[in-house]
Amino acid sequence: KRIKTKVVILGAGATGISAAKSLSEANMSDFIIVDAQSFIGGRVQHQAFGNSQVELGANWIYGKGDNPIYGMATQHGLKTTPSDKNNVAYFDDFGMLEDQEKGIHTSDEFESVKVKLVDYAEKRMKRQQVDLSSRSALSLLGWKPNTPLKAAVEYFNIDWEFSEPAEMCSLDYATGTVDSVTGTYPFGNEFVVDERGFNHILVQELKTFLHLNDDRLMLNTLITEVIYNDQNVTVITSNGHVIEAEYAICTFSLGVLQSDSVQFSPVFPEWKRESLLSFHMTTYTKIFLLFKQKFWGDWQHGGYYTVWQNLNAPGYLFKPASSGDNILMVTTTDTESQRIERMTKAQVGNEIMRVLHKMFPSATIEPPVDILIPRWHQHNLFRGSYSNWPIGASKKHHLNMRAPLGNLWFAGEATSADYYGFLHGGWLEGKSVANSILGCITTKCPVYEKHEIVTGCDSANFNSGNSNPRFLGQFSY
Ligand SMILES: Cc1cc2nc3c(=O)[nH]c(=O)nc-3n(C[C@H](O)[C@H](O)[C@H](O)COP(=O)(O)OP(=O)(O)OC[C@H]3O[C@@H](n4cnc5c(N)ncnc54)[C@H](O)[C@@H]3O)c2cc1C
Repeated sequence: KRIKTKVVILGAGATGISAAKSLSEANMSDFIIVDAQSFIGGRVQHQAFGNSQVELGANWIYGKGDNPIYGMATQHGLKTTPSDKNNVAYFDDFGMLEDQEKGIHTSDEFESVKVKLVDYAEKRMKRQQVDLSSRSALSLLGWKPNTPLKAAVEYFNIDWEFSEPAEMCSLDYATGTVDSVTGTYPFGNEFVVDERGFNHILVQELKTFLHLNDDRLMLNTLITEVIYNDQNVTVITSNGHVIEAEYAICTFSLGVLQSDSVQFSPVFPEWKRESLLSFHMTTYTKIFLLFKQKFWGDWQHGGYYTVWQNLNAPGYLFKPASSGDNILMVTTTDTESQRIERMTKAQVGNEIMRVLHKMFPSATIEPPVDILIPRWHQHNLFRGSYSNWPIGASKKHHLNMRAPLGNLWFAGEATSADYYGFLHGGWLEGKSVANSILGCITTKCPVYEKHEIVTGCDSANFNSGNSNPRFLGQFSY
């Protein structure tokens, strides 16, 4: 079927819904949203597990105040529970640490190093020094993860957030920006525990301008090819549709754009490919384990199955008393996640049982009755969980990733310099790109900065403020 429209939105995740909402608000209703999944939300998705629902992707709302996701959650009555990152129990190879104060002390030590990282990054940028890996910076500041406890605390603060180890993360654009003191959004993280799923808020937003059965929402539609030029964009789908649009907004994940899942014609120019390949699509895996018996205590959170969360902690499961579900969630990241994605559930279960026996040496632990392992890295619609800013990628690379190619525009969590990796980053980028296209339609297209050849170091642009976009825009953890 041949379909004509003004704007085609590729993807019905947070970015796509936000873009469509902004177009609608400007009375531009000539658009189509296309997604291969059968539901909207993209990486915001949930699944039944035991008698509960668990979030496979995004789960936390980071920061309150003007954070648009927090606003929508409040407006649509999303059920959340405050997430207290300080409520941690520390374990070593022999079970729970007898001296929990030792864990707290090490954690405090790392908190003060984090504050120093921010100062250090700022000073270095002012002096026009090159970016460093976070590992080099941490070592220069005197932090060495030379005990299992220190390694675990570092994992909790770096890998668990950025989904990559300190060796990979940029100082200037990743860890050096995580300022625990200031931030645009007031402090406070909420963990979503709504039976309708986190994507309920996106569905509700969509419903404000589109019926779920409207022809302009094409779900279950896999895009195989995108042909673009300076006048229009043609989108070809696997079920035989040809969508002809004046403009397209591509919201595919960075992982999808780095892979060959979708054919773009013409092939992206070298400066675009260099930018897309400079950033990292990481993998953050939440493994859910359902047990007949609860053998662990009342702790809330716990380089091998390092961070554990007790979903039976007060407020976490939707109906814990009646459901009888005993659920633990353990997170793995990066290469460990990729290794796990290559294993069977039974193999992962065996490894996890060995770790749990060490954590709870005196408990009788029956193997879990069910295990749920989302495989984000292998998933052809995502190819990972979210993006990270690695050492070696510059701000000019980031501008290039965001820049349009003819009438093909790009938006997503990865194109947000302020909030890459986060749901609100995608939401804000969707709005921003829709406004740019509205400019093209009504008056004049805004010009996006791009660099055909990326040279030098970003710090050379450091003027009175700082050139790090995340310094000023960072929310608090
Ligand atoms: C495990 C995990 C944990 C996370 N935790 C958090 C968190 O706690 N808090 C937070 O703020 N963020 C978190 N995130 C990140 C957050 O989920 C993303 O930043 C956000 O959902 C990205 O939205 P998006 O619209 O940019 O991309 P997506 O949600 O990926 O949307 C793109 C859409 O394009 C579609 N698509 C791709 N290829 C094709 C194709 N060929 N044809 C048709 N459709 C296609 C996909 O189906 C998808 O729906 C997490 C992500 C993951 C995976």
